[in-house]
Amino acid sequence: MTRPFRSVLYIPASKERALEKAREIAADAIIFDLEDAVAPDEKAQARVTLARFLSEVDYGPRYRIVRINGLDTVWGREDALAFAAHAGVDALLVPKVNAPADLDAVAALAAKVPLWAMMETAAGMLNAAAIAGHARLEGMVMGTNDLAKELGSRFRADRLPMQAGLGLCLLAARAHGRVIVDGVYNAFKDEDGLRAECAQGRDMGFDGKTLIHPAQVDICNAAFAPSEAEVELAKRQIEAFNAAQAQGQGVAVLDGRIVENLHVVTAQAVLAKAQAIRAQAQDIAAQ
Ligand SMILES: CC(C)(COP(=O)(O)OP(=O)(O)OC[C@H]1O[C@@H](n2cnc3c(N)ncnc32)[C@H](O)[C@@H]1OP(=O)(O)O)[C@@H](O)C(=O)NCCC(=O)NCCSC(=O)C[C@H](O)C(=O)O
Ligand SMILES: [Mg+2]
Repeated sequence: MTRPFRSVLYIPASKERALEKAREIAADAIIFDLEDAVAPDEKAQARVTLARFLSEVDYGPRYRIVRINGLDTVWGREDALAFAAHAGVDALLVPKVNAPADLDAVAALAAKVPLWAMMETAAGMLNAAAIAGHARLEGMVMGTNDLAKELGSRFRADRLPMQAGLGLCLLAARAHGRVIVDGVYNAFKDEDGLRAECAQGRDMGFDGKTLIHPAQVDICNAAFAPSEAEVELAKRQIEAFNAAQAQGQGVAVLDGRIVENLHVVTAQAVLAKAQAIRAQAQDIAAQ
């Protein structure tokens, strides 16, 4: 997908003020959460509230994802049926996906809407390639809190215990051309910590990061957008390569480094992402 997924903000479907506020927040996508952010005795009402907001509120260019409860809970089936064909929904997010069969079960209830998978269990990590290859899958979301819980790992600034799972899911998503976004940073008032974790996720290759608070959005958007220097370099690489080709050469040299056609593909992707981000910003400004 060429649309940006730099910032993907969770909003508990039970919080009306947050559902209203989302229209003012420059997140690229929203996960309207019926699962872990909603208390059991609020789940049924949250489903009704969310269906109303998604019918009545224009969330502009923000991609609208509904995280349903698992089909092994008393709420999951009704969640899937309520949002499967809702005009205000772009995708359904399935929690705790262990294997492609978990997506089959939701796909059987929701005929057309694209599916996303929460990658947050040990089994899910080991089956990441098969999950990413599911025909209905569009995107993957790392659930690093649940994953840490399952692994019994400690939270570390360098996320060393997470690296195997993050890497497996990234490989799987890229092998199948899926969107993939990183997990949340829980300390939502710690800007420096968030900046560092965004930089790590960006360096690894994630498209963006999931967030829990509006104050995290700007830092995340900046981290996952190509910088001005990256855009400038991409343009110069394309120019240098085109000039070399015009002279019958397959390789250019720019700033002491080689530029081959594979670098041109990356440079074109950088420019396409920058353009998609500009279009998203214009659409939000025009709202
Ligand atoms: C973390 C929070 C509980 C903090 O809430 P609060 O104390 O109300 O924050 P503020 O007072 O600073 O809020 C300021 C204003 O911003 C609005 N707000 C807050 N959070 C959101 C949000 N997520 N989206 C939209 N708007 C939001 C407040 O309404 C205030 O508005 P105003 O009245 O106009 O000033 C809270 O942020 C929160 O509940 N966050 C979401 C938590 C969540 O969704 N958790 C579940 C997802 S994480 C997860 O499960 C990941 C995965 O599965 C895994 O395993 O890792
Ligand atoms: Mg989770």
